[in-house]
Amino acid sequence: MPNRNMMIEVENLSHTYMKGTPMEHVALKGAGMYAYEGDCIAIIGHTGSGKSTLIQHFNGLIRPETGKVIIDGEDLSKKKLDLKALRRKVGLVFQNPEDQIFEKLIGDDIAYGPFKLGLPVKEVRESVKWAMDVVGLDFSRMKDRQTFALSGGQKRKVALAGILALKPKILVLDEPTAGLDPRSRNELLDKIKFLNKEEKLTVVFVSHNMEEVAYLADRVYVMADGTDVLNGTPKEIFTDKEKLKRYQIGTPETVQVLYRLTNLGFNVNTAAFTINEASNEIIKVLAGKEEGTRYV
Ligand SMILES: Nc1ncnc2c1ncn2[C@@H]1O[C@H](COP(=O)(O)OP(=O)(O)OP(=O)(O)O)[C@@H](O)[C@H]1O
Repeated sequence: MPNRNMMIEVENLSHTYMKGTPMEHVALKGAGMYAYEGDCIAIIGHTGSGKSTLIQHFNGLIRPETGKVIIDGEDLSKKKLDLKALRRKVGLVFQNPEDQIFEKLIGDDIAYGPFKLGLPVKEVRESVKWAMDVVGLDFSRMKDRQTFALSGGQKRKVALAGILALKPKILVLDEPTAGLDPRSRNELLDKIKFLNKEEKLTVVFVSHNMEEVAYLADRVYVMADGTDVLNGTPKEIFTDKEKLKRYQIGTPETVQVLYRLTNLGFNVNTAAFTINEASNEIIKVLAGKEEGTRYV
């Protein structure tokens, strides 16, 4: 167990939407997960498996029905929960940035959260500047631009900056790169990595993209039918052939290439799933240096 604070602790969590109506739907059934300070956790799983429902508990958007959610030592089941303080600590970035942008101008939109907290104007301005800088939006050039005229990728940056301006300790992202072009996607992944590794934010993100899971995550939770069915490092998850099949988990393309090479009789290490490690394995094959495939 790491010698760091436990930031997120979920135990046996269940949630039913529209309980007691004909539309009743059980979205979570005894789910669990944990994250230590500074962790970067990916949550993966098929559509409808309960990922978004789970993460919406972390900032109190959904309150625990049964089971436990403890954030930085605070039990979210307690009656007198300070939601304002919780939402300052846990920044949740929605899948759709449109759900998060309300103001006419970019700068005002990003300033909204810190302003509502009653921070002095100078501090608000500094937070907005810092947040815009982190996401790669030039403060003086962009702060007075209209939010409605932004591209999808820019809107995503503004939504993320609005959350970052509150200086959260925990950053929760629901499919952060969905719909982005490859360049914007890579830029955003690097920002998330920076926030996690340099700014020491605890990060939890939901993703369907196994490349970004392999690139960012220290640990992965696999959800199915409203519960966590598997967790481990990306290496443990992406190299367990039997479990990949059982839970129909996708793999990064690097892993698929390495498995194909193994099937063709090449002695490559299928656990080498990052781009750099996988490239080295392929280079080894091309150079004819791999062992165990010399037939003559
Ligand atoms: N507000 C709601 N009212 C009723 N049912 C809902 C609501 N939100 C989600 N659900 C249902 O709960 C289940 C879990 O939804 P959730 O959004 O948590 O899944 P998910 O794993 O995040 O899916 P995706 O990968 O498609 O985003 C789904 O069957 C969904 O239809």
